Amino acid sequence: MADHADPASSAIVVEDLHVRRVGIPVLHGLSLAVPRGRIVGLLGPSGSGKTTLMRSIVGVQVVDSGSIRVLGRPAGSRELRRRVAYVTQQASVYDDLTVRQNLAYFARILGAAPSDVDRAIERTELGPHERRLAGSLSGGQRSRVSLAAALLGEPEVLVLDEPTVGLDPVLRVQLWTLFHELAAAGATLLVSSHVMDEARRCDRLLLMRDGELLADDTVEGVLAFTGTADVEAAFLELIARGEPDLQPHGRHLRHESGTEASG
Ligand SMILES: Nc1ncnc2c1ncn2[C@@H]1O[C@H](COP(=O)(O)OP(=O)(O)OP(=O)(O)O)[C@@H](O)[C@H]1O
Repeated sequence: MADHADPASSAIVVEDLHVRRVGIPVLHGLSLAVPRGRIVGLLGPSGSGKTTLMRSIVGVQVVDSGSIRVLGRPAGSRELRRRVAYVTQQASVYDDLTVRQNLAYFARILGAAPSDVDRAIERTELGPHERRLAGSLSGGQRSRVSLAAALLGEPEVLVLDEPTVGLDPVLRVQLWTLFHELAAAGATLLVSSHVMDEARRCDRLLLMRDGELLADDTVEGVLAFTGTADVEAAFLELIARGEPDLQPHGRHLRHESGTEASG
């Protein structure tokens, strides 16, 4: 196993994960590691299994077999509840409460300091909207409220499912800046996207297709391995090479190089 799969340096370690949904295999023996204090992009087309993997990591998905450890504990463990935050694609907010009331409510449940609410509003640029009912917000604004709620209590691991969908380019850049600030402060972020050009903003990439990993590497490593200039081309090249689909009965071929993200 690669060095970065060492639990001491990895926030998330997944080994040979198999998951079925309504009886149909969705994840086929995934193994990967997410280094601590880094931003790892989980990229792949719609239906490739990104959400299923994230659900497994936060412990809300029934899995068939395999092991998932988060911060050294089995995924879904009680003691991880406050240390791991998950933001789903559907914003989880109360429409009949204002932005601030939503956050104050979640802060109380979490036992987070009231000052966390102010900081979360500031970090997600929700100040101008804090007195509006969540039900009156746009989709992008609502998902930022969900993200703000996830920041309460300063979780060590953030699992974010397509957090930039529906955001204008300015807000998108601001969010990525925030993600980098969080990582610089020691948080680990697993961020899914089906927009390949967001890959450049990540420290490492997990490229997924049809429930398999095509690559687990740095952006530079993926481009060097495939001899391509951008991640979309790299993705197509990996598919054209037939990895990992041409490995009969074997585990997937993960391409790994570069150790700078080993933590
Ligand atoms: N609630 C569900 N019940 C049954 N099958 C599901 C369910 N949710 C997802 N699936 C199936 O599991 C597979 C993986 O879906 P998943 O949502 O994990 O992919 P994804 O990469 O996150 O896609 P997207 O980018 O569209 O969110 C798909 O074939 C999908 O049809």
